[in-house]
Amino acid sequence: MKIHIQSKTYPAVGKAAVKAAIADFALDLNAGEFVCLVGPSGCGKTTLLNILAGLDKDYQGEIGGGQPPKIGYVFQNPRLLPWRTVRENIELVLAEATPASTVDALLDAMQLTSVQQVYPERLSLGMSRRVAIIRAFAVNPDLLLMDEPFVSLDAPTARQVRELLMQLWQQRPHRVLFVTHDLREAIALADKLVFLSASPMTVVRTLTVPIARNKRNDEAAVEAFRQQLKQDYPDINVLL
Ligand SMILES: Nc1ncnc2c1ncn2[C@@H]1O[C@H](COP(=O)(O)OP(=O)(O)OP(=O)(O)O)[C@@H](O)[C@H]1O
Repeated sequence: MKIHIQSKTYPAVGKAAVKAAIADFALDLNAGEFVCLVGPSGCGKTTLLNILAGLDKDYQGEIGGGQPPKIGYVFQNPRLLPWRTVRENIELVLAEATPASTVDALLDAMQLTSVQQVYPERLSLGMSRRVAIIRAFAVNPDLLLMDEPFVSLDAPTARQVRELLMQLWQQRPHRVLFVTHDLREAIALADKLVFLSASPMTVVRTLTVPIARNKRNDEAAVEAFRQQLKQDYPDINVLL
């Protein structure tokens, strides 16, 4: 899937001037490819994801070339409806004819079967994030967008959610665009890393992660590649 956003500006409002948010973003995303976007705070990642999700249509560029892609979106905030149970929150995005077994399998994969009748207020943040991940996978998307889905989780919970996500993704390898500020996390998850400039956003560099997927839990290999990147590309420290 070819994505090329040539420009995105926010219009002037009151005393605020026109704001250029994206100067140029181009990426070719292969089927089943997991790409991490790494860039400084405020560089325009959420703006980009909102365009890709079809939530913002005021831009110059092209996405996919044909029909708009079907999108799954995991927001930073899980955005669950508080008056619906876990299961109902997932079922909301599905066609009525979808067999119950589809939801059963996803709940099982994310270890949430036992809380499927619970309301969101009773869930921990890690559980809510797992529900949001299920909801995004459930639509069988052409492109799965994830905006820092592990932010503000404690380290063991983040690790657990990350491992469950990767198990699920390996069963259902959708194209993923995953935003993170954490280079170690990006290396551990991605096939490809895309480094972004400060606002207005451009692609600074695209790199392939040269570590086999089944070895990706090897923290020594991930750390060694992180150190190598920082040595080879000193500007990475500025970009994070
Ligand atoms: N509605 C808006 N109007 C004007 N400027 C905006 C608007 N939304 C975002 N911006 C600006 O566009 C730039 C990109 O914002 P965006 O939220 O996409 O960045 P981000 O990389 O997602 O940030 P963060 O990493 O902090 O989540 C920022 O300078 C921001 O202030």
